[in-house]
Amino acid sequence: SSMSRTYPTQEWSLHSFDIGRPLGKGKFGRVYMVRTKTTPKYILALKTLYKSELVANKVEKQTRREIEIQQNLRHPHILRLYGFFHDEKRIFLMLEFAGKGELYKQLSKVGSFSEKRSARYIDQMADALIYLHGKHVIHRDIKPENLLLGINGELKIGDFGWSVHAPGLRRMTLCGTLDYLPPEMVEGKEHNEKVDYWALGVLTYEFMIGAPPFEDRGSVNNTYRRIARVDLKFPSTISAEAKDLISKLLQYDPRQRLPLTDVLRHPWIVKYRPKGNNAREG
Ligand SMILES: CC(C)NC(=O)[C@H]1CCC[C@H]1Nc1nc(Nc2ccc(C(=O)N(C)C3CCN(C)CC3)cc2)ncc1C(F)(F)F
Repeated sequence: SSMSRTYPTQEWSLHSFDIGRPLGKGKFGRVYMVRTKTTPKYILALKTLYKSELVANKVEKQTRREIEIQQNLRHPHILRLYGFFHDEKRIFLMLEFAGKGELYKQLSKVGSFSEKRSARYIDQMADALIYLHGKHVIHRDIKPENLLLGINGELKIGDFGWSVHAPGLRRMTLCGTLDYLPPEMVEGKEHNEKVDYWALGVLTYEFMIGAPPFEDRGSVNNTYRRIARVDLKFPSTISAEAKDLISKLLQYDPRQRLPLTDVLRHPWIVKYRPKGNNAREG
């Protein structure tokens, strides 16, 4: 509805910032580290989106929704969107700066994460997803490329380009990797927040093994088939507890997938949770 249109935060413009180093390329434009000219000075990430690119890719509506959703979220493991503004050619998103950068680059650098590091990230992801689902937002695009790391190495969900208010029926043809799609989306069925449970299982697997479970680099169709069949194999190096959690998330039937609150209580997660993070233990 027009009332829900997102309005730019009045007071900001490019002149409000000292532009720092480029942080890399986003989907529709570059991202810069910037500092506000106000005192106190804030360090932010300024993500530029070229309007022409958004139109060419038919993602204006999706982008508006992404801004609307991310602006209303406040959670330690969700990247904050402080505001936005635009000029004739570009939209500028004023985003939280993630001090340790892109998680997928660390993953590809080291190949795979230890079980301890993986469990701590999944603990944080489950916490963020419980918060998101509590607001009836489905993320729908959980994967390493969409995750950033804060200055203390904490995980931050950095992109909401595919998120919707539940339940969703995807109209857009999917682009990018299929590896994280659950069977119900592969089969074009209606889906709900349980698609994020499935993706959390795929993410856990990829953190520890270094590749997603149903990947077939040679054939998209075979990846579809392996997803629809839940053709899941584990290398012997994976602990029984990790296999147990992943198997309980990668269930064909969305209703069978382990609820996120049970993920937080799973032995594999509790075992690696930093001491003092267990309120229940007092
Ligand atoms: C989730 C989304 C899909 N991803 C993105 O948007 C990407 C697209 C480009 C950058 C990133 N976006 C962001 N990145 C940061 N922090 C950051 C990034 C990179 C480095 C880094 O390692 N270098 C500069 C290195 C330093 C060393 N040299 C050698 C290579 C680059 C250090 C800190 N904070 C907020 C954002 C955000 F999201 F707000 F824009």
